[in-house]
Amino acid sequence: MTIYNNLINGAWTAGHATTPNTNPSDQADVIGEYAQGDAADVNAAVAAAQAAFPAWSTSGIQARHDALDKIGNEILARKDELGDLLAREEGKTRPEAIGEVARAGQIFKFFAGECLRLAGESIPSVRPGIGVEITREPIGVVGLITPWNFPIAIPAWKIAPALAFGNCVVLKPADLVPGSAWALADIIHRSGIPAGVFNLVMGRGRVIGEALVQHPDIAAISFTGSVGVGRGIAEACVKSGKKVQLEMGGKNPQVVLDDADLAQAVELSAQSCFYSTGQRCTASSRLIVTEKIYPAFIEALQARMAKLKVGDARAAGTDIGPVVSQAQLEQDLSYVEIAKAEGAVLAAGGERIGCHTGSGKQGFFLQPALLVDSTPAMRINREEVFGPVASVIRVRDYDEALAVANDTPFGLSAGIATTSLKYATHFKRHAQAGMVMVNLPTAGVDYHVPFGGRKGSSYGPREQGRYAQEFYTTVKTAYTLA
Ligand SMILES: NC(=O)c1ccc[n+]([C@@H]2O[C@H](COP(=O)([O-])OP(=O)(O)OC[C@H]3O[C@@H](n4cnc5c(N)ncnc54)[C@H](O)[C@@H]3O)[C@@H](O)[C@H]2O)c1
Ligand SMILES: O=S(=O)(O)c1ccc(CO)cc1
Repeated sequence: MTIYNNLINGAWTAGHATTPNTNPSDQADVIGEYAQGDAADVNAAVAAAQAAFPAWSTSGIQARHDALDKIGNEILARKDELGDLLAREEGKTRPEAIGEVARAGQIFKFFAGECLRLAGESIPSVRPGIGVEITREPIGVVGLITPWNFPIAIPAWKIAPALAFGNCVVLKPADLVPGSAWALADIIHRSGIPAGVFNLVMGRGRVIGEALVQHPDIAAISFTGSVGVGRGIAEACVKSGKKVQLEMGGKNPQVVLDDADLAQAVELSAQSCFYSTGQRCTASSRLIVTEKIYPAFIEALQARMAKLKVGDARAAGTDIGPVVSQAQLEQDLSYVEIAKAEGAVLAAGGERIGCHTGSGKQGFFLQPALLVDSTPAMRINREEVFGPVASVIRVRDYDEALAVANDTPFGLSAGIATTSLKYATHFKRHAQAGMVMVNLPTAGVDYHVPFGGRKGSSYGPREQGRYAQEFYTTVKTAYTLA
């Protein structure tokens, strides 16, 4: 079995132990053994990054552009192979996984361009004879902590802006899916960037993540993951004066109005609730449907769900791959039971199914679940499940739909299906979410525009697009006597 080590100061370095990376479509399939680091590895990685920072932060923008562009090109050239690895370790279908890898490549190429576009301002002083310049500088060594559901895109969209703007990086990927992050680290390592500028330390969140968050030489933490872990990280960062950025959970509403195009509303709901096995922070999990279209919508959605093919993530024709792990499968199943106990009615799916794979071992397959006649106060409508489980709430009209959509502690993404310009325009302005979709699934975002939410979903500056510079740079104001 191949052992994949950590990357510290430009050298592949063994951890104190290794963990098998297994395939959720087939638990007998072990992809490799991945290093488990410890606090000493974090210390070594941060020291290497700290030592590399003076040269990297003042290196020419052409050199940084060329390195990021080269990384992007290799990712894109290898998207099929890397997509297959991603589907194998995380369980997205192969086309979805290839799409995610392509996104990662495009992100590196976008931020290669951003190296050249970072600009300052020159402003006259209120005092005659003095010039004022406002520039952006790198912040130092950044710790990046990423979740399992986008094993290459989320690392990419934190690493690329961090490096573009002259910072050094220690990446801690999710314990469940180290393979794609390791492959990305290998590409970055071979791109020619100096030793120590980028470091990878794999291992447990409570060990590696906490050591990064507590480290005095880390200037900033960018985290994507669960609300519970994110809040703890924010508290620790505020205490120690670190800059912090959090992207966390969602309970994204999809409103369907009486005047919606029924076929379009059904398709976008099926896509955003169930594709990628519902394991997207932008997935919709609450379908809020006005009363006249409700019966036809439920019937058509059940018919659409009956056509979804659940199976091995890498098999041709699979629409919905496995749930990522046994623990996540248990969580999904338990929420179906909680919803039923609170009075919702299971109208489709919701049971574990056996899709035998090559070895005869079972993966973690769940038939996508639809719960109807649910109410806003039920736990299924308030807590993030993070699986292919959607609940439907019947409402009278647009006003009630908007109120229910906003009645959540989260605010990442919100969608509306309507043919009314009036309601679409009102929803765009009044939905309490960072991202709003009109006649589109709540999931499915571009890589060159800001990404993030409100309320309990996000904290700190936006990720992505040119807005990423807000987090990865610090502003300097310089006064010069002419
Ligand atoms: N808003 C977004 O952009 C977005 C995107 C993807 C996923 N998510 C969220 O991520 C969650 C699923 O991902 P997950 O299960 O990997 O989340 P998680 O919070 O369990 O883990 C995220 C990362 O934090 C690390 N970690 C765990 N405990 C830690 C600690 N005490 N200190 C520091 N780091 C620690 C983990 O090892 C992992 O690398 C869902 O809630 C989902 O909504 C949000
Ligand atoms: O909404 S999606 O386009 O599926 C999407 C892609 C990547 C990420 C990374 O956080 C989130 C959502």
